[in-house]
Amino acid sequence: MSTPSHSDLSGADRPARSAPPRRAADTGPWPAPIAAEPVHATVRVPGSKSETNRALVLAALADGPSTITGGLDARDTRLMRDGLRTLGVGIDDSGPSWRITPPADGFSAGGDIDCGLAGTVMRFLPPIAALAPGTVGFRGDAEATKRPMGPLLDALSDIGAEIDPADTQHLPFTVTGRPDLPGGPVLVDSSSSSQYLSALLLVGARFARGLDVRHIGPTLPSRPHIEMTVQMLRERGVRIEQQGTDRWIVQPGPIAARDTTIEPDLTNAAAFLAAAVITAGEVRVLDWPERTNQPGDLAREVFEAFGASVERRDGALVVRGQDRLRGVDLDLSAASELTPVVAALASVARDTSHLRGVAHIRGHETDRLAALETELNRLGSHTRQTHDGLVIHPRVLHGGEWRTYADHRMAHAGALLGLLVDDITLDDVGCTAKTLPEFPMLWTKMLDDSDEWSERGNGSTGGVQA
Ligand SMILES: O=C(O)C1=C[C@@H](OP(=O)(O)O)[C@@H](O)[C@H](O)C1
Ligand SMILES: C=C(OP(=O)(O)O)C(=O)O
Repeated sequence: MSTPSHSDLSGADRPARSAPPRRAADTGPWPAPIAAEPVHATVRVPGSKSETNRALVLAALADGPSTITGGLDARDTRLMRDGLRTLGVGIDDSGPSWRITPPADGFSAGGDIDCGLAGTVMRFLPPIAALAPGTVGFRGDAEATKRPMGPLLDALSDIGAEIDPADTQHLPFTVTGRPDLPGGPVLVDSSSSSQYLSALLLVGARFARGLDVRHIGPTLPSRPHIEMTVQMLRERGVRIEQQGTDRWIVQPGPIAARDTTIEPDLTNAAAFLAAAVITAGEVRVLDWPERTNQPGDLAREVFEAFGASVERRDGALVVRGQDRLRGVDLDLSAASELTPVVAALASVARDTSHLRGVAHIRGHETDRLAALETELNRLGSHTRQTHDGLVIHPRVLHGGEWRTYADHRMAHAGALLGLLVDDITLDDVGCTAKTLPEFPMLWTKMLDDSDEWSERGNGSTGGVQA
């Protein structure tokens, strides 16, 4: 079998390079701009979704008001702010820093919370609703009603909250709670999402007996996100002990109010860095943290596996792509958010890639394994799902429609392929508003900056070279 390489896609086998479209529409069909040259740009991305939503929840549960600076303003974090307001939390987000005031007399019942398609909202807010004196409704987008909720709802019901319908596995549902729930020992199978564990740990200190949570499933994805939860709790004075790999004991007590600044979102940043990997260019993302629990930081190792070079320079992360991408064999369980972007890179590598450890992403914004298999194959790839990942045999890709399935990271993957393959159109770029409403603008600006860099005489003249 002959395996096409990066050069096959960017050189002789490719159709003539067309002028890059520069439409910055932020909703509806979006012709992905092609990269006429290797991409050279500097990018700054907004705050982390995962940190912003944890910071909001912890501020709402805290013993006094606090401020969040650099919080992400996107659909997922707006839904979180609105959901917390429904529960009685005061949030002033009119300025660049947000002021969060926990309710003086406990959380309010009686409201209805729209979770959109946000995993963090649909998982982190029900345990808070369990502390409200009455019933709170939860609903979401059509796609959200397929995302798994059962293990978290079972755990809440085991500690005394009432869930209706009682045996539901999905949105919509109601939670009927009471402010004096005792908490105590609880088992949860978090193999379909680490967010159930994070959700319980975030609120655990507010139960009369705290919470002793044991994960009982066969696998546990996204461990860096659990570490992020634990670290943010400790920074607020919560005593939390991890025993072995799968048990966390949260002591009851106050959660201290703490002003906090949010790191840039490294998973969103990875899509821009991948533009350097796929075009053999150089992209720098500013303000890359020295130490972080964001799994997006693992993109550094992922890009090196493809053959790119990665270095820190003056507080930025700089990724320089090489001419021919190597195929990779990667367990992405810790950083499964990266899978769509990694799959896009793998589909233009010089040999076969195996992505493993991500069975649970069938329950993300869409079934990401099915969506990637379908959309890559529609462009001519030979990709197949396995029980927990993808096997991607590179082929010469052709243009066509790239369906996003309301999934922001599918949009990032399609945009990335569009840098190399003529005439890829995303069916709806609006889904990027979930965590990065500026995505079309930032992507276009990255290419405009890159063009300027070339015009200043820095670039090669031969297009994206392999
Ligand atoms: O806790 C969080 O902030 C997240 C945990 C992960 O969820 P899963 O464990 O369901 O993958 C991740 O994929 C998601 O984007 C954000
Ligand atoms: C899985 C993701 O999101 P959510 O927080 O909705 O689970 C994601 O952003 O890749």
